[in-house]
Amino acid sequence: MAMELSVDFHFSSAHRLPYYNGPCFRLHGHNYKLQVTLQGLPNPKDGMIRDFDEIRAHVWESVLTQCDHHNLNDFMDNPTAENLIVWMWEKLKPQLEGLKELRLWETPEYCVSYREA
Ligand SMILES: Nc1nc2c(c(=O)[nH]1)N=C([C@H](O)[C@H](O)COP(=O)(O)OP(=O)(O)OP(=O)(O)O)CN2
Ligand SMILES: [Zn+2]
Repeated sequence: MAMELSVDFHFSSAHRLPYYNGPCFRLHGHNYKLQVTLQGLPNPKDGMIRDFDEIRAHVWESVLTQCDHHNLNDFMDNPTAENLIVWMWEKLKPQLEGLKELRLWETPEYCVSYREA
């Protein structure tokens, strides 16, 4: 049996894309959505893969506090959705057992995914 669990997050950040030929070259902002998916089996004792609240607290502390209501260019040269999701994966993967996939929406229409190869 395989099971997956997902938690969704919302955060707001400013950024500019310094190598982009268009309006995104200028400072602007997005209301991002992040979806974190873990794979595992429910623990027979408590019936959970992992406590949703525990995951929420961990993701906020590890990555989102640094992003939310901040300028992403303060800690990343070129904060495209692709670069941001890799940065998040590298921070979360060593600590979040069972991490299977991240999905990041920059706008409701534009999404990138990153998962275990
Ligand atoms: N592959 C990628 N393409 C683009 C990225 C990216 O990260 N990866 N990023 C951008 C810009 O950040 C841009 O701001 C994206 O939003 P935009 O096209 O401006 O759409 P909005 O909804 O924010 O604005 P509208 O007013 O609706 O146009 C571009 N491409
Ligand atoms: Zn943008």
